[in-house]
Amino acid sequence: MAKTAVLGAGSWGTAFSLVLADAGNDVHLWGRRKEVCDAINQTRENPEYLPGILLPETIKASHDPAVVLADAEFVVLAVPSQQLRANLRDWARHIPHDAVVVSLMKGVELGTHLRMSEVIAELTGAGPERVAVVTGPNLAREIAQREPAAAVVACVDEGVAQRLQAWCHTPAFRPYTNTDVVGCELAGTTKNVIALAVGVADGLGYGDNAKASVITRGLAETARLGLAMGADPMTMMGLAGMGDLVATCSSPLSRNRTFGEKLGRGMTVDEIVASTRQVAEGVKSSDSVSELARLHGVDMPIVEQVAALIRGEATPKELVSMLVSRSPKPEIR
Ligand SMILES: NC(=O)c1ccc[n+]([C@@H]2O[C@H](COP(=O)([O-])OP(=O)(O)OC[C@H]3O[C@@H](n4cnc5c(N)ncnc54)[C@H](O)[C@@H]3O)[C@@H](O)[C@H]2O)c1
Ligand SMILES: O=P(O)(O)OC[C@H](O)CO
Repeated sequence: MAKTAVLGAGSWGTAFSLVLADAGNDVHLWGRRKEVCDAINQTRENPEYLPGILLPETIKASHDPAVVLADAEFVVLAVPSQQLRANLRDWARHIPHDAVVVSLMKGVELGTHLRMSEVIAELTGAGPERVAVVTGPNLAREIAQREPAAAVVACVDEGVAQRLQAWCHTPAFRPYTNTDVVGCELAGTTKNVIALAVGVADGLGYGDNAKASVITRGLAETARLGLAMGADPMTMMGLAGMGDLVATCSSPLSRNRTFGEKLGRGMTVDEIVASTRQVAEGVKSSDSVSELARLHGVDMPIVEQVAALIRGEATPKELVSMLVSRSPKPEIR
């Protein structure tokens, strides 16, 4: 049984802990709030983030990062992307020097434009062979209900990716390996922004043609950014790209799609943020990804328009008309 530390007891940290427990790991889950940890240990349930899901006995929760991280072979990070740096400043000294650090997060840091694996490398000093990413079409509640799903475990070192594949493979959760960490992270981050746009279309009452058009052109934007940053275009066609984009943009469970739908119905960003405790990463990533695109000279009109909407510089209807009335272009370029 490999000791695995999971830091972040929100929806995905908790659901992925269940996957890891099912795969035979000894899981130590860090939660920010003691009461959430106590509830998990005493009732086997995370009532706030995954109510109604019975968690295996092999998951032990604690709000002490030193206890959770001691002797961990694998360290999994699952906090909101913009909070990673501040937390890692505290956690890094407790991470064992040979542990593989796995990011579950889908975001690009505001200000630095760093991907989560880059933030991890900077703050822990871990080389690329010790930093990995798990991503794909993995809505937490479905995974926690042990519904079948596939995912990608990405590490530049194929051998490490294979170790991780065995570490999280269960009868319901099928991980594939990939060495394209850049592509996997960019795809996972950008799909949240595209899901906001699809949600806006939903909220405005548009039908499936509009949504399919945003999803497809969103994938084209993601692929252009990926290519400019050295990603493998095939990653965009796989689980981390198309797979996650389709799941997120079509699911009522997606926080990002739902956030966009509320915007489309006329709620403000502040009202929506105040209505939930859960993170919709695309809200902040719309800015960091559009800045990243500008730095790399890549045209990402959907991402830019979503960023303008979030900043309050456009209305949902203006977002749609700005996109449709752009100058005509060839589809492939
Ligand atoms: N939920 C999903 O279905 C899912 C699936 C795949 C990837 N992800 C990604 O996983 C990451 C975590 O998402 P989630 O769904 O678990 O989010 P969540 O909102 O459900 O939970 C976030 C967790 O982080 C904690 N947190 C909030 N602010 C914090 C801070 N300042 N310091 C430390 N902890 C803090 C919260 O208490 C909570 O435990 C995100 O990047 C998300 O995109 C989520
Ligand atoms: O609920 P969302 O929108 O954060 O999406 C969750 C996952 O990233 C889907 O794979």
